[in-house]
Amino acid sequence: MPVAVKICGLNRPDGVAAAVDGGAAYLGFVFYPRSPRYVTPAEAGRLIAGTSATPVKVGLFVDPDDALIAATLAEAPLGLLQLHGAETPERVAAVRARFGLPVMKVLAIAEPEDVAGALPYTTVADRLLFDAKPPRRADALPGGNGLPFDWRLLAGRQWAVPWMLSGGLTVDNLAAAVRMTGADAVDVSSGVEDAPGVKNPARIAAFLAAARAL
Ligand SMILES: O=C(O)c1ccccc1NCC(=O)[C@H](O)[C@H](O)COP(=O)(O)O
Repeated sequence: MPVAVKICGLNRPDGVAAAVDGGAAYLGFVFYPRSPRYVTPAEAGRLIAGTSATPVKVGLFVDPDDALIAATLAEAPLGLLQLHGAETPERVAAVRARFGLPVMKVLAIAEPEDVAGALPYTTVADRLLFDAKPPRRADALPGGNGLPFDWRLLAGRQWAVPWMLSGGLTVDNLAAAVRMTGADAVDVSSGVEDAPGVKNPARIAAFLAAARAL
């Protein structure tokens, strides 16, 4: 089964090149200043400018206001907006209507109730992304923590919109995660890094090769 891959948190040309050359379907850029993967809109614009049109360029935002999204889009031509905060279904619908771009809403998963919480978003988001719930530390990031969740929570579930799996994926657990959840799209960040914010092009290439071999 072909599995589309999003490489998230790209912040250097060599990482972008490895993602594009390896056939990533989505390139993710983090517009959340607290993140070690943060890029400015101008930096993202420069990274995107060197790429082919094929991979979808994804902008990751955490509870953004309209001004931040507008300022980002003015410099970085994004094809998908990833909302990784506590955005309500109403806010997702509003962002989608205001910017005329598809929206992917992230759901933080730890318990069955978290999976059920995705349902209201299936009528307003173009895509869902299931990620691990972040650790309960005051300084924890909302995502990009390299933590998997219990994939059995998604097993056998059908969704009215496309979705991606993320959270602690690596070249070693990718096949098991896809087998258990039935995901046809996955998102990885920490698993292709040497340290938070430091992408390793060889690890990006290896992950994409493993996805092609599924
Ligand atoms: O990457 C970040 O620093 C980040 C900051 C704030 C919100 C989300 C963030 N990342 C999200 C992702 O990279 C992925 O969508 C997902 O969480 C997978 O990350 P990982 O477990 O590191 O592979």
